[in-house]
Amino acid sequence: MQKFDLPQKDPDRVVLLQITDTHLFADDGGSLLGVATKDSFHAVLDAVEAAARPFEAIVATGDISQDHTEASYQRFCDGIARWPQPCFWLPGNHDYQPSMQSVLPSPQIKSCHQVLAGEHWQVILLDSQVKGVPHGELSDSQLAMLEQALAAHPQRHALVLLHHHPLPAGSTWLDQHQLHNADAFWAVLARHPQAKAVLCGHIHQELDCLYQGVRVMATPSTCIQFQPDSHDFALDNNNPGWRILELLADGQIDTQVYRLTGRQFTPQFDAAGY
Ligand SMILES: Nc1ncnc2c1ncn2[C@@H]1O[C@@H]2COP(=O)(O)O[C@H]2[C@H]1O
Ligand SMILES: [Fe+2]
Repeated sequence: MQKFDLPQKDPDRVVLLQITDTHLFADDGGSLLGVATKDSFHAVLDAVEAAARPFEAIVATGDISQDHTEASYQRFCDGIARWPQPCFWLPGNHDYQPSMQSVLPSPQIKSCHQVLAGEHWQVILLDSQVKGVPHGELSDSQLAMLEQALAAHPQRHALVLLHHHPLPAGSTWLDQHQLHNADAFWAVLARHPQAKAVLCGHIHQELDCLYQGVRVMATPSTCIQFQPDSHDFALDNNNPGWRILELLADGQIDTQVYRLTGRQFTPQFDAAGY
């Protein structure tokens, strides 16, 4: 298991910036249902910078690329290089891992599985990708890695990151693409009460709920948004966004979702999918 030690600046908290579902292209003008994903990604980065909230690391929870190219991953690296903080990333269903790895080693991006974050937390990063399909699944080796990481640090609160949502989010069309072996995932977490929270991408909307005593959060994409509680594919008119998480010493998490303001990125609302 690849590990990383993230030093804590503030004794009371470790702060993370989550960026998810950037869906970048090699092409400068590449767009997803009418949204130029490079422009919306950069608008989010500019807004994060303008908000000037300090953070210790960036976490990127998959669907970095939409076109599988090395250049799209390079675009992501170039975007976040305005900050010196490390970035931990994991793959989503749209990612192509050989291209993702082409930018490594990188001074900033780490594809490690376990981050010991300050004194009180560990962050565990899982790969739930099943090649060629939108739904997720955790292999036996990913489940074993999760078990091992939790067992190794029972005194640390744990935040688990994966791309796919491990419980239904409320939209029929999207929930067919959730983590399929969620029961196996929840069974591991149930054995380790220090597992406090799960953070994912994939659903292109905000979610914050409790499941089996574990907080489950999802975060807006930096490009298009999906409408909550929809039977069929439908886009939402919310703006692109991001999330800040403060991991507190007592195991609580203070978190906020932020979105761009104004009306810069309007998708094709009549689209039936992509
Ligand atoms: N109309 C649709 N019905 C079902 N799935 C879809 C539809 N359109 C897109 N998808 C897939 O559902 C996925 C959900 O978010 P992704 O960004 O992973 O990419 C999406 C596509 O792979
Ligand atoms: Fe996505």
